Amino acid sequence: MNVVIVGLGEMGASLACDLRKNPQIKLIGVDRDVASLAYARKTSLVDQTSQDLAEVATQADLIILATPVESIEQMIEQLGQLDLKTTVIITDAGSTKRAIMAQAQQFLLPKGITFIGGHAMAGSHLAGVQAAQMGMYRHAPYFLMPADEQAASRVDNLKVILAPTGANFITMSVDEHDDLMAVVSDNPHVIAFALMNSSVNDLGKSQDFGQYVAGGFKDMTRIAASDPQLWSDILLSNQGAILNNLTSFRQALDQFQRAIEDSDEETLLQLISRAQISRQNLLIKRENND
Ligand SMILES: NC(=O)c1ccc[n+]([C@@H]2O[C@H](COP(=O)([O-])OP(=O)(O)OC[C@H]3O[C@@H](n4cnc5c(N)ncnc54)[C@H](O)[C@@H]3O)[C@@H](O)[C@H]2O)c1
Ligand SMILES: O=C(O)C(=O)C[C@]1(C(=O)O)C=C[C@H](O)C=C1
Repeated sequence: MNVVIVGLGEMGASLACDLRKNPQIKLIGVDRDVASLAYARKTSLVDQTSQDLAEVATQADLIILATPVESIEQMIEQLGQLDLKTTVIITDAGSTKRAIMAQAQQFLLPKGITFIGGHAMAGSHLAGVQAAQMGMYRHAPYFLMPADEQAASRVDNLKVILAPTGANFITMSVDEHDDLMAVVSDNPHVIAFALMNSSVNDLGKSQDFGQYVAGGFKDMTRIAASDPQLWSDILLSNQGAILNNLTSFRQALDQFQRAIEDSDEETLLQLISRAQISRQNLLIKRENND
């Protein structure tokens, strides 16, 4: 079986590490970055590399698009114009799904090509092939969103191929997924970026005040070190849901501002207790979640 992974960055290369466990898979890595391809060859992460998706896509049984969201959208259009195997499954790693599924609807479904949107709640603020880790997907919620009935009938085939990841596969509607991501992933990043910027505005360079921070600031801002292009793509592909949740976040922030301004201890205790209990319950529900 020929599996083409486009984007040998943190997510794509980590997937390659796991799929390597299946000797029946020939892994073909595609990336625009020559150094990443050279690294992948040197470490035997993949069997073959190419800078050109069109050159290798026609031999693929499975194509995994693991580049930033906007380039996934562009590649779906490109793939719709190629003479792919009729049995090919195309999936992706994009963090948001509405725009990607719309592209699949427009460019792949009319040609009878199977598209199953994918998104794993794994990864980190790091980027690039050297951030790859075997086992990164283990126990992670991994959303699979078939684009139509035909794709739905092949979700189990995809699960079998992706089984070496040890991920916890879940199906969910695209709208539900993106609305959820706005709250649990996208806005936490927006807030971390904003917190980092406001801290620098107030304190000056982070190189200078970094020596005084401890766990609180580190925990809150780790994800502010994430890749700008990757996150700009994600945020602009989920605008409506992100803006809705930002409004509700601003209201929650205002409650704190008012209680602090008014020296209102009772309200502060209520607000913090509610958050504390919710955070403790979050720990109970998710294994290995710190
Ligand atoms: N990092 C995370 O925590 C995380 C988690 C889940 C999903 N995702 C999603 O997975 C995808 C990949 O993220 P990542 O963290 O692996 O990013 P990354 O920056 O580590 O890797 C992206 C790779 O894609 C390559 N690339 C970019 N544009 C390309 C193009 N047009 N053609 C060919 N190669 C191209 C880059 O050279 C790089 O090697 C994104 O869609 C992201 O939203 C990321
Ligand atoms: O742990 C991190 O650094 C992450 O940002 C991982 C994270 C997230 O939890 O928001 C980032 C993007 C997603 O698509 C999935 C996971």
